Formats: sequence, C-alpha cells, structure tokens
Amino acid sequence: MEINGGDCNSGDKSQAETSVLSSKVSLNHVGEVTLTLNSDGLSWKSLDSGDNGGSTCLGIKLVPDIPTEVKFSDIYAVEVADSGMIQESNLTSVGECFLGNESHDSEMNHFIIHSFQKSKSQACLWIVAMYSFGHKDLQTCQMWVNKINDSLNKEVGRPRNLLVFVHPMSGKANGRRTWEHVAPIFARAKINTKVIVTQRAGHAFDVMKSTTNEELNSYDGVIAVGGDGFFNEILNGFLSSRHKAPFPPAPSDFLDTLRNDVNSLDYASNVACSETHYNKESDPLLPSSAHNELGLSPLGTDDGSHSIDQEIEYLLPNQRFRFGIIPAGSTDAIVICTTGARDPITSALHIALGKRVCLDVVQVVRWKTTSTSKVEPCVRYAASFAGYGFYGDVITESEKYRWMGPKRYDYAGTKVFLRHRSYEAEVAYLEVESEKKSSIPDGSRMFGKVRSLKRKKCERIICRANCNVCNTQPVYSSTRCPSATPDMISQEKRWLKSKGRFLSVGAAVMSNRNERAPDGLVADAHLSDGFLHLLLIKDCPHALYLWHLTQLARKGGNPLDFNFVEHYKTPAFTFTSFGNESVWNLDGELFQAHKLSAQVFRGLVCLFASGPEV
Ligand SMILES: Nc1ncnc2c1ncn2[C@@H]1O[C@H](COP(=O)(O)OP(=O)(O)OP(=O)(O)O)[C@@H](O)[C@H]1O
Repeated sequence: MEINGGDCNSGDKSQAETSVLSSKVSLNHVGEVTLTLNSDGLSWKSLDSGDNGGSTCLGIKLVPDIPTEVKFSDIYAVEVADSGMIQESNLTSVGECFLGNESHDSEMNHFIIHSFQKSKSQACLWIVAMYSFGHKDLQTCQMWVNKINDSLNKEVGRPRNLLVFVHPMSGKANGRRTWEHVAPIFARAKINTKVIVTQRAGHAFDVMKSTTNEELNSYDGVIAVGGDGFFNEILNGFLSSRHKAPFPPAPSDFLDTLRNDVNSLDYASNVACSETHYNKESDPLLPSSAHNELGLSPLGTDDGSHSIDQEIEYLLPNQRFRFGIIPAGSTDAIVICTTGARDPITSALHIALGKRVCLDVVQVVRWKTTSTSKVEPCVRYAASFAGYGFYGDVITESEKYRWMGPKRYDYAGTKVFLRHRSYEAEVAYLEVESEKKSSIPDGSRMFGKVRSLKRKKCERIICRANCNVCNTQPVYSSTRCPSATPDMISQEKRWLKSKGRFLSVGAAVMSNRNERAPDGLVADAHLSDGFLHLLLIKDCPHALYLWHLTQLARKGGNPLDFNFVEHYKTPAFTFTSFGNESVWNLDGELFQAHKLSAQVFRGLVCLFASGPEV
C-alpha cells in the first residue's frame, strides 16, 4: 500500500490538499488492480498485463463491461464486508447488478462500495451496483472505508433523517412491500427513517399539518411511498399551514357580486391564509369549509392585473427540506416526470444520493359565498395536474372501482368517454407577452387537421435533468418565494377569455408523462418554469375526441393539434362554470368548485430527484 502526497505542483490549493491514496487490491471479475482515491472519486487499473480481465472466445478477447472508476457523487454507501466475508444474500436483496459474486478467498478481507449503474436499455433506470475490493489486511480495508466515508460526508444535500409515509393500499396494494424492497438502500446509506404506515385517507395530511416546524426540522425531508394522490395529500398537509400568499385573482363576475355587497369583503389584511382541513373521508367531493379567519384580499384589481408587491410567507422547517416519492401508485406521473423511471429502486437511489430538482406548484382557490359566512375561499395545491370535466369525472367514477387496482382508470375512462358530457364554462387566463405566440390559436387550422407537420421539432424543448429553461431564473431560495407573477413584472400581460362548452378543462403543471400517455399531456411542459399549460377541450363529436385521446396514448402523437383543443401557457387562470356538474381532480383529490382561480408558484418545493434524462 502506498500513500502519496497531493500534487503540490498544480498550484491548485484544493487539489494540493487532497491526498491520494493508492493500494493494490483485488476486484472480483477483474483480478489485481491498483485502486486510487482521487479528489472526486475512485479509479482502478488492472495489473493483469494491461487488460481488464475477461475471457477469450475463438481467439477474440471478450472484455467485460466493467467500469474503471466511480465518482463519490454516485456512491451511496461503503462498508467493510462482515467478518471479512460478503453476505451475498443480504447484498443482492435490492438489485440485480453485482460486481463481486465470485467465490471469496477466506484469507481475504473485503470492502464494498455501493453505487449504481444506468440500465443499458433505459438510461433513467438505475440499478444498484456493488464493487467488492479485497485485501488481506483488515485494517487496510477499514482505512479505505474511512477515507471514502470522509469524502462522502462532504457530498452536499444528502439526507440523514427522513420521515417516510407508506400508503399500504396504494396502486395494487403493495405500498408496504415496495418500502421493504427499498429500505435496505436507506439502511446501508445510514439514513435514519421514521416510518408511518397510514391507516386512512387524510392520515398523512393531518400529520404533516399538525407537526410543527421545530419537529420537522430534525428531518431532511419527507418521503411518500405511494402514488400521485398520496404525494398530493402530503404536499397539501405541508403547505396548508406553511404557505401564506395573496390569493390569485377571483373570476371577474365573482368580484362583481362582491362589489355589490361591500360588507362581504374584509380588506384588513393583505395576506390570506390557506387554512383548510382534510375531510376526504366524510365527503370526498366537498372539502370542509375553509377557516378563513384572516381577511381576504383578492389580487384581481379593476383591470384584472395582479398586485405584485404583496408579501409571500413560506415557512420551511429548514432550507434543505425536500420531498421524495417512491412509486407504488396506479399512475405515478410525478415520479416518471422527475426521475424518468417508474422504479422504486431508482427513486430510492435519487433520494440517498441527495439529488435535487424544484417543482412548480399550482395553488387552486375555490371561491364561494354562503349565507352564513362572508367569502369562503378554500385552498388546495397540486404539483402535476388540475382537471375538470372528463378528468374529474374519470377519477370520481374510478373511485367506485378501486378494488380493480390501476385497471379501474381504463374501465372508468371508457364509461366516462361513452357518456360524452360537456360543461358550460368560462376560462380567463393571463397572457404573458413572451408566451403570446404559443397561445394564439392557429387560424390556419382546419377542422381535425393535424398541425404538427407545420411545427418545427426544435420548438419543443423537453424538460430534462439540468434543464436550461427551468434554470434560467432563480427559483425559490429563501423563506420567501417568488410566484410566477413577480417573475413577470417586466412583461406585458393581460387577461384573455375562452367561453363555451368544454369536454374538459385541464391545467398541466408538468408534462404528466405516464404509461398511458408516454409523452404526457403536454410534452414540452417544464418542472420549474413558472407556467402551467391550460388545455381546453371544446365540445366536439365523439369520434374526434377519441382521436385526441388516442393521440395522447401514442408516443410522438399530436394530441394538441386539433381545432377543438385550445392550449395556453400561462401563470394564472380563473374558471367559472354555469351549472355545477363536474368536479376538479387535483392530482387525484376531488375538489368541487363552481368558481375557481389558480396561480403557479415557481419552484415552490424541491424533490429528491434529478429531473428526467430524456
Ligand atoms: N391507509 C389508507 N387507506 C385508504 N386510503 C388511503 C390511505 N392512505 C392514503 N389514502 C388515500 O388514497 C388516495 C390514493 O392514494 P395513491 O395516490 O397512493 O394511490 P393511487 O390512486 O392508486 O395512485 P395514483 O395517484 O398514482 O393514480 C390518496 O389520495 C390518499 O388520501
């Protein structure tokens, strides 16, 4: 074993301070190697006549595809193998890729490096990988482990303590098994987990809402083992008591009503608070009455513009606090949009390695006046989607068939499609100058004619890991967060309206890729650009709507290129229905609202994920 000093000639202080450690060790499948500790990771070189092991077939050398380095940022744990031997059964329990399954010389001691490899068929799918290095001297193994741990401890953003909610009935009722499948990754990474298995709908909401920031401060984040609806419940519990922001503008006719009755408004406070109770069990269609003890100040001014100088208060338990999702649901669109793979191991690795991506969140406010209360806004949040009409009806219908598991969506979807109901409504949305081009309906569109041929492919910038679009402006960075509207202070904006009968009104905050819609509802939606995508599906013949839906289900399809589809990219909208027939589906939660307004908060929450590699 040699311990070499750093390269003092480099002139680079940080590099000079990094001492390089190097040892001759054995690596299974490769043989003897020189293992070197570098400033950013480990590398090794075979000592067997310059090759990397492998066998010969018909005189052709077969070189196994074994890496020769691993970065610290990709290592989630390192350990001395128990009693100098590898407990293979233990080590292979969470993954397939095992770089050390040869028989072990009992004379040897081993240390194991736990990392991952990207699947060859799907780069987003991460598979656990273990590198087993052997050395006769146990102390040498221990020293390597200590050195590597020193470097891992310097990796920023890795969680040490997590609060984990497990939804046992999620998806195919295998939330508990999903957690048991990934738990060894957390144990090996020495991440402490407090696990709460939910007993009922609303349990996680209540815990998140009632837990104080002081208590949450001992955690680096909260993990949902479940589906989109379950994540949404946790998110709402968290935000309901911590996010205080001026409401979005109410629909104009609602304000008119109020103006006629000035007593119904209390302008005393500028900041309204989203005080709500989770009441799904008692009546899934009716959120309990909002407890709006604070005064109400709708942001909509006479000209319909936002007031932008109002305080937004957002009390995070700590700056490192993040959310995580281990997919166990029926759709898992948020996971697919943020890790790229619907795979619990991949998600667990993203969490253990401390990956980070921020998400826009839409705040949805139901406006209501009652005989007893003055104005009753009820607030909810959604991270991926808010949909009225078809999407609300499908969720309502599918709840009757939960016993079917994920197939209930196909069954309910078919029933609702055949019913073909449309709803009369008015939608007003904030047009932002820079987005004007994409929001003006294309006058050249013919009935049913596909427009995509005219659209250049390069117009679509797909959101991906380190996305340039999401990174162009700073996202949330302190206890105050910017909503989309302040980001647009300098931009010209005005309210536009669309009125008519709609089969569905949808607001996609992210692309919503899922197994039924491989490109999502809007292929080029971004995770953190401050916009949502309004999708207004006007009433149209059955067959055309079916065509639209089949385009959604087809990779590379063109679901937005029909003349009955209006697509607007906007930071805020209002909605008024004339009748009260359908419900809103907010990431799986049903929310009844005759009058509703919504605004996007850019990068409001951060997830343990890196964004999809597409
Ligand atoms: N223990 C529980 N029993 C019954 N319902 C629960 C329980 N815990 C949570 N829930 C509720 O179940 C709802 C659906 O959960 P989840 O999103 O995990 O499953 P899903 O609907 O199958 O998946 P997806 O949302 O991805 O389609 C959540 O909104 C949550 O309120």
